[in-house]
Amino acid sequence: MTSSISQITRGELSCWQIYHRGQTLVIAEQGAQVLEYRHDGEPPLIWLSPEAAYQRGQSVRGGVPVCWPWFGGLGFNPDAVASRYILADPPAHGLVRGLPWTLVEQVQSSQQCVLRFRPDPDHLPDEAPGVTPTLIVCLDQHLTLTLVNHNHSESEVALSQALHSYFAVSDSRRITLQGLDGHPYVDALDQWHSHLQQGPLTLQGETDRLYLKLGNQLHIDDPGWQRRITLSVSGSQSAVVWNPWVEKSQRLSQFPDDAWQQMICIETARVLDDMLVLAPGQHHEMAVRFMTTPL
Ligand SMILES: O=P(O)(O)OC[C@H]1O[C@@H](O)[C@H](O)[C@@H](O)[C@@H]1O
Repeated sequence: MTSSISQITRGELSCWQIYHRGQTLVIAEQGAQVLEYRHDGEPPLIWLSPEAAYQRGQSVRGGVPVCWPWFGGLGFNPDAVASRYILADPPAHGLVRGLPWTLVEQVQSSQQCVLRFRPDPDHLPDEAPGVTPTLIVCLDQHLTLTLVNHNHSESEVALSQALHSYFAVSDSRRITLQGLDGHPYVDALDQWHSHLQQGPLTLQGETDRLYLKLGNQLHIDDPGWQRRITLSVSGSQSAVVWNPWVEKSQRLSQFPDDAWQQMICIETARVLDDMLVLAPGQHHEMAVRFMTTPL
């Protein structure tokens, strides 16, 4: 069997399970959230919490939640993004990760399997900007995720977004992140001050940084599993690097206390000065391709 696609359920969530050329991918219709991704015979590439709760209206811990039309806490976004929303209690990471999305197109061949999802317009809150997001999930020899935005309104729209990818690693204390050297970052754990990355990043404690002015490749070098994960990116120059470490892990939902050792988030993004500003009629694509090679 080279390729198959089937509908499955996980708890309350309806999902697609795709097997294609030695790769298994599971995507929930809710949030168009990739939940699992692995190559046969390898450890998973994407981390999914062993305590994942598959509940309607709640993002699943792990996988690749889509953060849109703002990333993180609304108040930490540039005014151009935050000022359009008047919400008493704006949810972290935007409006769509717990919403139903619709599978609008499915194309399958021996070479690739492509699924396109859009948030169900009936569920989008009134506050959502006049921009339609589409997530294109393409599985060929690797997995590529593309977040497309089309501004169909008559005014300029500013937004921030992220493909909040949780990667599986053998031990987060032993990995090295390459591709950040010489790039500026804002440290959410140091009062949002700016710094410059010097050398590769190895994690020493809780990490929550927004890197800017990046090139188009980042790598996670994992000596324990003897593998390099490469993220090849287009349409984005920012990425968020996050690991909750010991104490924050104890406060997170759907997250075992020691799970910080098995994951690292590198979130392909458009954040802070790299926010997306779309003129009326404008279309934009942000894409990330995940590849593994032996280290
Ligand atoms: O618990 P949530 O809302 O999924 O967020 C998880 C983390 O997501 C990261 O992207 C943020 O940088 C962190 O600050 C945050 O804690």
